Parts: sequence; C-alpha cells; structure tokens
Amino acid sequence: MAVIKIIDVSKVFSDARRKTSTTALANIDLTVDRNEFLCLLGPSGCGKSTVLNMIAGFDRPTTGTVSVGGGIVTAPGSDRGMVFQQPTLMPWLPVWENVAFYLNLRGGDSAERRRVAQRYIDMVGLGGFENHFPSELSGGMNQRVGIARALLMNPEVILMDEPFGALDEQTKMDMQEELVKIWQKNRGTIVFVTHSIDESLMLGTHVAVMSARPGRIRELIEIDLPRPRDPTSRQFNDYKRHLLSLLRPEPVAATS
Ligand SMILES: Nc1ncnc2c1ncn2[C@@H]1O[C@H](COP(=O)(O)OP(=O)(O)OP(=O)(O)O)[C@@H](O)[C@H]1O
Repeated sequence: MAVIKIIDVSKVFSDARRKTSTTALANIDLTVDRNEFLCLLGPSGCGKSTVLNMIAGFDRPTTGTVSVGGGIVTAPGSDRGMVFQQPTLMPWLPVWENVAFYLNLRGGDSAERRRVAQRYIDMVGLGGFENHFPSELSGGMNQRVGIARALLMNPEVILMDEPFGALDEQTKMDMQEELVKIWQKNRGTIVFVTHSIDESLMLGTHVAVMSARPGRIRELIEIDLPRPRDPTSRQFNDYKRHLLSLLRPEPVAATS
C-alpha cells in the first residue's frame, strides 16, 4: 500500500535578487509503499534533498503534489521523522533528554519520558551513555542519538538525508548494519538519500536513481538480494554495474 505519492512534481528555485531561476526537479513521479526502504541515489545537485524536503514539508513543489498517508503535504508533521547529515542535537541536554526531546515538548511525567527514551537508546546501542552530553560522544554516537530521537516519534515514515555521510568507513558500515536491523525489527518506511551506490545496495529494498539537474527519476529498481548483504557477491556487483551505467552522464546528441 502506498504511503508516499509524488505526482508530476517540478521544483523551480527563483532568485529575485539575481533574477535567475534553477529548475531543480522536473516532472517527478514516485510511489513508496509501506515498509519499503527506498534509497534515493544520484549525483550531487540532482535534487535528492529537495525531494526529501518536500516529503518532510520543509519545502513545497512548484507544480504537482506530494502526499503522505493519503493527505497532501503542506507542512512538517509528526508522521514524518527526519535525520540529517549533522545530527542537530541540543548540546546542553544529556543523551536521554535529546532522545526524549519531542516528549519533553509535550510535558508530562519525567520518569515516564526517561523510560520511553531508554527503550530507543538501547535500540541504537547507546545503553550506558544516557547521561553523557553530545560533546562527550563521537560523531557516530551522536548520529545514533539523532536516529533514536526520530524513532521515538514512531513516525509513519523516516526521512534520512545522507545520515552517515560524515562518518568514517568502518563506523558507516556499522551504522548501516544497525539501521537495517532496526528497520527489520520495527518495519516502517524509510526514504534514505545517498550518493553512494554501495550504500544504496547495502540498505535499500528499492533504489530510485536520479539524473543530473534538472532531477528526474531515471529508474526505480527493486533490489532482490538476501540480507545480510554481501558486497563481494556476484549479484551485488551485477546491480552495481547497472547502477553505475545509469549514473554515467547521459550522452549528448552529436551535432554536425
Ligand atoms: N533553497 C534553494 N534556493 C536555490 N536553489 C536551491 C535551493 N535548494 C536547492 N537548490 C538547488 O537545487 C538543486 C538541487 O539541490 P539539492 O540540494 O536538492 O541536491 P542534492 O542532490 O541533494 O545535492 P547533494 O548531494 O550535493 O546534497 C541544486 O542546483 C541547488 O543549487
């Protein structure tokens, strides 16, 4: 069943001061079903974040519609949790209060908020660090805090914008494994932006390959690989070859 529906969406950014405009997206159609893990893959500047921001409700399409759970998106909402490349934590709050941030906004019993937060802290493997402050944690651990905070909202969809982009290779692989485990356990729908072919193949049930600006969906591919995925397997590399060919610049027609 479709949770996210993007229908004929274009996005033009206008700069009144410079009197210029940029067509970031042109006529995008994309459907994401419940429990899918969709990776949006494409070169820098092709509009991946723009698509995610429109699903999140941070931005509006110039034409076309984006809907989540049957309703047209007009603003951010608690049905969509966002995880950014930099985890945007409150440095003055300990881990557990960062994770419980949205519960804190609602008020209520502190012991109960702490209990709920602990569940998600344990889920992302941060048990024992509840009372640490973000400055006392590594980049990967802070990113786990951001993921726990998004999971706690129990949103319909989780939107992730290159969440592991700033991490070293080893931490990135650990986090990918962890995220897949959490997704397998909780299910739910994830849209994950990346420019890494390997990352998209390690994670996605589907990969939507975007073309360079103006962004379009070149192909939506279902990834039929067993988990845990083996990046050295023949099937993995068959997909990789195909994705590479899609990401190569489209040939320009020759002129005489
Ligand atoms: N607020 C904005 N105002 C003007 N132009 C914008 C704005 N946001 C994005 N753009 C332009 O839209 C295009 C797509 O940007 P976007 O950030 O969505 O790409 P991306 O694929 O996520 O890139 P990257 O992988 O480098 O983060 C780019 O040309 C960018 O300059």
